Amino acid sequence: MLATPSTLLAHCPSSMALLFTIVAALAIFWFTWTYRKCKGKPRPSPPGPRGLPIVGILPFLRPDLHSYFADLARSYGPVVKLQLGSKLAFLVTSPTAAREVLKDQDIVFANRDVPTTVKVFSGGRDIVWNPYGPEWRMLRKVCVIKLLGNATLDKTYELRRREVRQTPWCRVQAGHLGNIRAFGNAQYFGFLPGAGPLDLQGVVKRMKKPMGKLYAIIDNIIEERLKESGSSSASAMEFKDFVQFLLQLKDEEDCKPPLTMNLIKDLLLDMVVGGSDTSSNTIEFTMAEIINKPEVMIKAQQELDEVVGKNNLVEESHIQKLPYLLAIMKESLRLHPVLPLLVPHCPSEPCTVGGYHIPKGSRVFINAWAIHRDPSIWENPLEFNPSRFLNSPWDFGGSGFGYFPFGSGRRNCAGIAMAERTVLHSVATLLHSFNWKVPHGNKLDLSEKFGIVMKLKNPLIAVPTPRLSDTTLYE
Ligand code: HEM
Repeated sequence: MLATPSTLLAHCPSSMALLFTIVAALAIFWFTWTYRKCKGKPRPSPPGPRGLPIVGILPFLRPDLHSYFADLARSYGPVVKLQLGSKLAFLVTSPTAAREVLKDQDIVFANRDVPTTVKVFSGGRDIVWNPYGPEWRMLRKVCVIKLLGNATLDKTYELRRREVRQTPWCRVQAGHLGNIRAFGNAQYFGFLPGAGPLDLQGVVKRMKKPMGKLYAIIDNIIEERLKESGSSSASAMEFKDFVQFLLQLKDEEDCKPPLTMNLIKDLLLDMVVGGSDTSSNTIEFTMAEIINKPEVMIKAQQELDEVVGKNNLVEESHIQKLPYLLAIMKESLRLHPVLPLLVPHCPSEPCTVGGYHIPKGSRVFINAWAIHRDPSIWENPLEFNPSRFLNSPWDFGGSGFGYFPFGSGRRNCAGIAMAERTVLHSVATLLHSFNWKVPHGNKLDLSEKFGIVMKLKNPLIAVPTPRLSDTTLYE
């Protein structure tokens, strides 16, 4: 009988051990070799448009940056490299690549590339621009849990209620802030090597006056609140507003690192800048889309009449019972996410997205606007159809990466709860109290104007007609 290898091995344990040792050694060698080969091999750079020397693609940027970036993604793919003067930037335009940035490598990308204007005015230590670390964590906790948590929002309801009742027309808060919008202007010259501090576009110069005014308002309110607290103990004081709340928190809590007066001012500025145009522009887009689709207005008003009644005014407590209205807000933010490219993220170390190399310190734009209009995710993506959000899994948490108007991950919007209350309560009040239409001879224009906060290109002009039976409610 011929001896086969198996019979040989079965009768010779030392040969079997030898064979196993050789196989194991070969396997370890193979794994180490392929691992080193992969690790050592530099990842390629993403494709992207060729620019000119020194300026890169700066001369070719269009004012509608979000749709220009969407066009680039259609030509080059979901991860695109852009040379913006001396700055290297990357566009991310697919749910998979967005997930890699905002979830899989959340901590690496939880940093910001601070623009010159911000460095000049606030030093970049506010919550929006603070680098990921203990100070940002402390501010985020104060902001999300204490300042904008449901308990504080309930206490400040009367302030919001007063504002909503006094403003039964569109463009609710826009305009009050004047030139603050210059913050959102692209500082193209700032991208040229060494040109940042020179302010060649005069943005810093134009911003000086309105920013000075805003800081003066904040200083005055703080001074007022401090005087009031001098007359009574902090904890015994009646709850007034965010300012008083922060001052109390500063005295009472043992925050680490400490919540200084300068950080309080920066936080208050964030609430004004981050919370006003975003919400008011969303209200304006929503009303424009509703007025453009009378069947949506009728359906929303039927829901409001059932829940609120026609002899009553809308309260914030009603909004949990208005699923169609919530679907309207979601659909409005799908088509018009007011921060279409989020706030750019910045990796703190070299990393890989979509198989491409992304260097440390680059600026990463995530095009939520383009993803929200992707026909492979959304049926008839350009149609305003709130019903698509009824009984759907998409929410404002952004975990699906096909829909994330408030961003996603640890650097997502800190004011979602407040935005939801403000936008829904305002839109509900406008729709419940009035019928709306565009003035005779006018055409509704839904075009967008890009800015860090996107807005309607032409302000919405609409005529309200009272619809409640009890006329005393309008007094
Ligand atoms: C409809 C209204 C709003 C929208 C669509 C919106 C959207 C966003 C988005 C997209 C981001 C950036 C997320 C990222 O970079 O990944 C953001 C950040 C932020 N938002 Fe909002 N926002 C709104 C209202 C508000 C309000 C009312 C407040 C506060 C009162 C607020 C405070 C902030 C802050 C502090 C950040 C920076 C968070 C951080 O970097 O840790 N936002 N928001």
